[in-house]
Amino acid sequence: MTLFPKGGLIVSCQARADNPLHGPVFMAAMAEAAEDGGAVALRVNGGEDIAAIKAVTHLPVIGILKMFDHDPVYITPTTAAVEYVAEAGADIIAYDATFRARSKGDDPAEVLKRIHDLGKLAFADISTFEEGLAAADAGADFVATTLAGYTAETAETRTIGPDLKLVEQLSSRLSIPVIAEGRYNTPELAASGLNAGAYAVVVGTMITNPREITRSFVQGLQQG
Ligand SMILES: CC(=O)N[C@H](C=O)[C@@H](O)[C@H](O)[C@H](O)COP(=O)(O)O
Repeated sequence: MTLFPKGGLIVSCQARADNPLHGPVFMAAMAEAAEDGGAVALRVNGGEDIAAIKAVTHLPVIGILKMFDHDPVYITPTTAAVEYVAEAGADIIAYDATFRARSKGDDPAEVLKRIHDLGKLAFADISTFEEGLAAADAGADFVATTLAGYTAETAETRTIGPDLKLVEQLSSRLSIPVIAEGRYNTPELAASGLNAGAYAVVVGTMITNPREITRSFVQGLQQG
C-alpha cells in the first residue's frame, strides 16, 4: 500500500519559524496550490500545519515533527512525536532512520513500531545506501533519500544537485518504493529522479519557499 500513484510529485509544504510564510494559514494555501497543480501527496511539519492542510485538501499527508532540540536527529525522533503527528491527521509518518547516535530520543526501531501500531505507513528518511537497506529490512514502507548530504558522514560527498546515484542503487535493490528527495530543484531534475528508479519525487524549497527561490534568482543575476 502506498496511498499515492507511481510517478507523482510530492510537495513539501514547510516554513520554519523565521520564515515570513510560517504558520498554518500560509501552509494550507501552499497545499491547496500544490493540489491544484497536480501534486499526489504532501510532506508537512508539525501538528498545526498537518491539521490545517488535512482540512483543505484531499491529498495524503506525510507528516513529520522536526525537533531541533534533538539535533542532529531532529525528524520525528521520538514515539511521542509519532503520536502527535498521527493525532494531527497524518496518513504516513516520516522519521529519521539514519545510523547516527542519539543523545536524546528513541531508537528508530521503536519509532517505526509506534508508527505501525498506530496504523500509519512508515517513511524512512535516510542518508546512505546501507541505511536504506536497514530501514527496508526493519519494515519501513518507503525509503527516501531526504538526508543524503545532510549528515556529518555524507556532508563531504554532498552533490550540488540531488543524489541520483543513491536513488539508483536503492531502487535496483529494494522492492519497497524508493522516494527521491533533496535538491530536486528543477522539473528536469525531478524527472531524472524517476528515471533513476524512484517511485515518486519530493520537492520542497523550489516550490514552497519564495525566500529561497528569490535568493537563487538574485544569485543568478549577480553571477551574470
Ligand atoms: C534535510 C532536511 O531537513 N530536509 C527537510 C525534510 O523534511 C526539508 O527541509 C526539505 O525541504 C525537504 O526534504 C525537501 O527537500 P528540498 O527542499 O531540497 O526540495
